[in-house]
Amino acid sequence: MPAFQSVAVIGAGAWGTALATVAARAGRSVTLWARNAEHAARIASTRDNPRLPGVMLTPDIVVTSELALAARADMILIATPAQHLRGAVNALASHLTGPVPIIACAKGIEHGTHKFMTDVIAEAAPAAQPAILSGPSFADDVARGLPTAVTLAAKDEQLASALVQALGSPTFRPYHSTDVRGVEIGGAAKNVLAIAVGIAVGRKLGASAQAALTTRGFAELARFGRTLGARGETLGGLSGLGDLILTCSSPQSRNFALGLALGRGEKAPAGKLAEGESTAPVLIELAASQNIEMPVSQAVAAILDGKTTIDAAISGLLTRPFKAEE
Ligand SMILES: NC(=O)C1=CN([C@@H]2O[C@H](COP(=O)(O)OP(=O)(O)OC[C@H]3O[C@@H](n4cnc5c(N)ncnc54)[C@H](O)[C@@H]3O)[C@@H](O)[C@H]2O)C=CC1
Ligand SMILES: O=C(CO)COP(=O)(O)O
Repeated sequence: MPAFQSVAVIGAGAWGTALATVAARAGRSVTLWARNAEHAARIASTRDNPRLPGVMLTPDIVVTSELALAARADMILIATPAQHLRGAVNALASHLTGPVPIIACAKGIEHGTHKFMTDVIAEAAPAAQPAILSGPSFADDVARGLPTAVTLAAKDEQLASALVQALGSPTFRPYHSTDVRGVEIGGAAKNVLAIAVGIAVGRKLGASAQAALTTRGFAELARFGRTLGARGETLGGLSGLGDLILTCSSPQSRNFALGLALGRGEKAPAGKLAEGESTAPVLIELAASQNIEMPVSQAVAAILDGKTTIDAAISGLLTRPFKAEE
């Protein structure tokens, strides 16, 4: 029996629901926690979550709104939006009885504090062991059992490896890492860049521009990551380049879809979480504080904030001085 037999997933949105199916498929006892009691009761009885329609939860997955029940698990995955991660871990902390691994599955940076997800966990639950899971993985694909690979990082390599053993299956392949910062940077930054690429596609700038913007986006993601201590292989791995490629090329991505709508001059899709919208201002504040040039992310933040028009932003990027490629 692996070290982590029971798994709790906090947050019953699309990603939390998909991760619950992953853990069940890997043979774990799974509890999916929804903060809304009615929502929990409805999913528990229908086995279907409207946030991930068409995916039936197997009968062995316990769906609850009782936090104390979820807190008893051997490992806990937090799948709330990034800006709600602190609130969720704060609520959980008083129920924890030991140094349980808490794995952040959200992609973002906290507003105001500029903290990455594992730092928020370390502050909100000091006794816990923070980890991060990120990589190219649409909830729908994962829940349907389509093949997916992600990175799971914790400071302690043995812990990261044991968590991977507990969650992995033939269709969900986590790779372990100790580069926690690198993994969380990739997941947060790629959402902002996906909005940029969506805008370019929506504006019909062509496939060449899409490839160029994705690549220059990666250049600034990597510049940011290197300055903050991330390893090159992480930035070029699943949580960096891998997730960037996925989200910058598919309308299935909510961030890409947001950009696409903006580029076409349409309204943003209603009721869809696009984390890049929240991450953009924090990312550029952090970059500015470290003197890191991130022109694409800056353009996205300025467009979202109404400080510039899409056409002015595109023109601004295209008329930057020519320079060496780095
Ligand atoms: N949907 C996807 O394909 C993937 C999503 N993610 C990340 O997972 C995070 C969540 O995204 P989704 O599940 O897609 O969003 P979603 O909008 O489907 O669901 C978010 C869920 O979080 C719940 N929630 C909000 N605040 C909460 C709190 N304080 N405590 C407990 N639950 C709370 C909401 O009620 C909702 O059920 C985001 O950071 C996203 O970037 C990561 C990989 C894939
Ligand atoms: O993070 C994701 C895929 O790896 C999901 O992307 P969106 O949040 O843009 O839908």
